Amino acid sequence: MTSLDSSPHAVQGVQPVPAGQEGKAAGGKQIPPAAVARLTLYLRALNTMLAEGVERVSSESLAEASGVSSSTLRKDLSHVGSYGTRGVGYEVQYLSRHIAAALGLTHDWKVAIVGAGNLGKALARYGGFESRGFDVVAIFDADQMVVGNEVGWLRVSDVADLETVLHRTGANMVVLALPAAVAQGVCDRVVAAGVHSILSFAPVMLQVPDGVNLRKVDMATELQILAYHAQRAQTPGQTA
Ligand SMILES: NC(=O)c1ccc[n+]([C@@H]2O[C@H](COP(=O)([O-])OP(=O)(O)OC[C@H]3O[C@@H](n4cnc5c(N)ncnc54)[C@H](O)[C@@H]3O)[C@@H](O)[C@H]2O)c1
Repeated sequence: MTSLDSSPHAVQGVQPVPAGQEGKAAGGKQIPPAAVARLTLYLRALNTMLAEGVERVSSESLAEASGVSSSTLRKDLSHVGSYGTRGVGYEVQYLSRHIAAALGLTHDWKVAIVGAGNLGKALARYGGFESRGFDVVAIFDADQMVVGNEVGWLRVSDVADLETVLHRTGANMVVLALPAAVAQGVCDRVVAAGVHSILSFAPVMLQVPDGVNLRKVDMATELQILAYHAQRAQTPGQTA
């Protein structure tokens, strides 16, 4: 095992993530998207272990808790410069911090939600984001019957003031929980206001310029994929 880390954690073979290299593999390469998704699973498992007072974990136990194979886990962790030591395993707190840094989760993420309907309100009221580094700082709507209403500890802002409130709150991520027909227009305003990380629930393909990270959540598509696998599993001679 080689490690450039001169900290006491070097025995775990975990190299620090240099500033500005978050989201990149060791050596500055991008981490493959599938590995990024799995890193979030490891982080969740590690944080559960931390809460339970577990200090060290073997790669086998962490893999099992995350629902992946040990070889996949070791390969994924090598992307963030982390190589477990046989017989020693990983220091849970340090590995958790290291993965969080690689994923950019040590940043101060401030999330604004546009659309204070069923979904937007549910997201704003959900208490689980803050503990994972996402602070919901604003929620907007266009309906004057909704503007000014309280949602959790926030008050709904008028979307007419979108740019002003985004700047004032320092929001650096926006969630679109809007009807499809208005999503592109709002998305354009968000981008023009300088927010380059957008998560959209709207059932429409949005166009964004280069340099803007857009993720789309589509539960209907996920359900369709699930239905496909369920149907294959029920068909004799097919494997899901
Ligand atoms: N991807 C998914 O898995 C998933 C799941 C549920 C809902 N959705 C989608 O999320 C969106 C919201 O769903 P919902 O159930 O909360 O709908 P909703 O009708 O309850 O809420 C939409 C809100 O957006 C507001 N709005 C409309 N135009 C606006 C604008 N220009 N600026 C700001 N606010 C505006 C409305 O006043 C309303 O309060 C819909 O597009 C829906 O199809 C996606």
